[in-house]
Amino acid sequence: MSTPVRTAPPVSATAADPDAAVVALDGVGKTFANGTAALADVQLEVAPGELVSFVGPSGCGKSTVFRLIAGLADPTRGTVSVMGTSPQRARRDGSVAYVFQDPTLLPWASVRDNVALPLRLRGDGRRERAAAADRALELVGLDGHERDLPRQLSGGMRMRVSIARALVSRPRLLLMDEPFGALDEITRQALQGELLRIWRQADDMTVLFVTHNVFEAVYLSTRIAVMAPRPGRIAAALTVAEPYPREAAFRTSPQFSAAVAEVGAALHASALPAGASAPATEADRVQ
Ligand SMILES: Nc1ncnc2c1ncn2[C@@H]1O[C@H](COP(=O)(O)OP(=O)(O)OP(=O)(O)O)[C@@H](O)[C@H]1O
Repeated sequence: MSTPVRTAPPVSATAADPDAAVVALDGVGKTFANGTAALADVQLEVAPGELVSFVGPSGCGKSTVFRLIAGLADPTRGTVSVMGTSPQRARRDGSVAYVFQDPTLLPWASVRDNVALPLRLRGDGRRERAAAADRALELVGLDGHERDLPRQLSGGMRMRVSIARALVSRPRLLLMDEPFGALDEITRQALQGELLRIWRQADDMTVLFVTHNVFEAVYLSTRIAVMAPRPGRIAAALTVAEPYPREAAFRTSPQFSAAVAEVGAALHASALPAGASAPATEADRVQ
């Protein structure tokens, strides 16, 4: 049986046309004022419609990469472009949306008003906002809860509201920073399935997803960027070849286990000091 994960060429080489990349990082470094080198020489090109996960140990720079792409910080070296323009401009155009681990909902506002907030901030009319919010809520399976307050919802439902709020402006790029990290396993798996359904329905929406969970990365992604620390960099880029739709049965398949093992090995190798070789794998020993 062929392994479902294959090591891709350098991430920068995978997008067919660099000008068409949704996200392009070229030689990006980020050193903070206190001297911490958070990122060094990061190359990344993401094509429209990809779902790319970033995995790596704490402190390897995953959130810093996202902050640069979101235009919330500037690189100290190299260039970051989002849909052919600066991250700040893409953000102002409303082409980029975010979902974080904490849903950060307004506690006094209804579910509908929370979801409609980005449209309100950009000045859309009341009726238009309500209609778009209700469509987004339907997409995440929360129709019927439009008038609820956040405190009346479970953690998983609050996360659905946060996703609906991100989708309401129909972004072309969705940045998700450990969105399901605080949820129980059952809810987490349900939301992973929902995310794939929404992503496949949305026309060419690109998703970048940070997670500590290798199982989650394999289940969701077209590609997985394995990051290494000190300084943060992309140590490996793996393509998950399993076609979509990915049924729940994929999670218990030999292909899934093989993919998880391969990402685990890449994570392990990336944690070794430069020049050191990884210990032999089980597969190496039996050959
Ligand atoms: N504003 C800052 N000033 C100084 N150092 C920072 C700042 N923000 C992040 N860092 C450092 O940069 C490195 C990368 O941090 P970052 O938060 O991007 O890592 P991460 O991979 O997202 O970690 P985690 O998985 O724990 O969220 C870390 O060493 C962190 O301490």
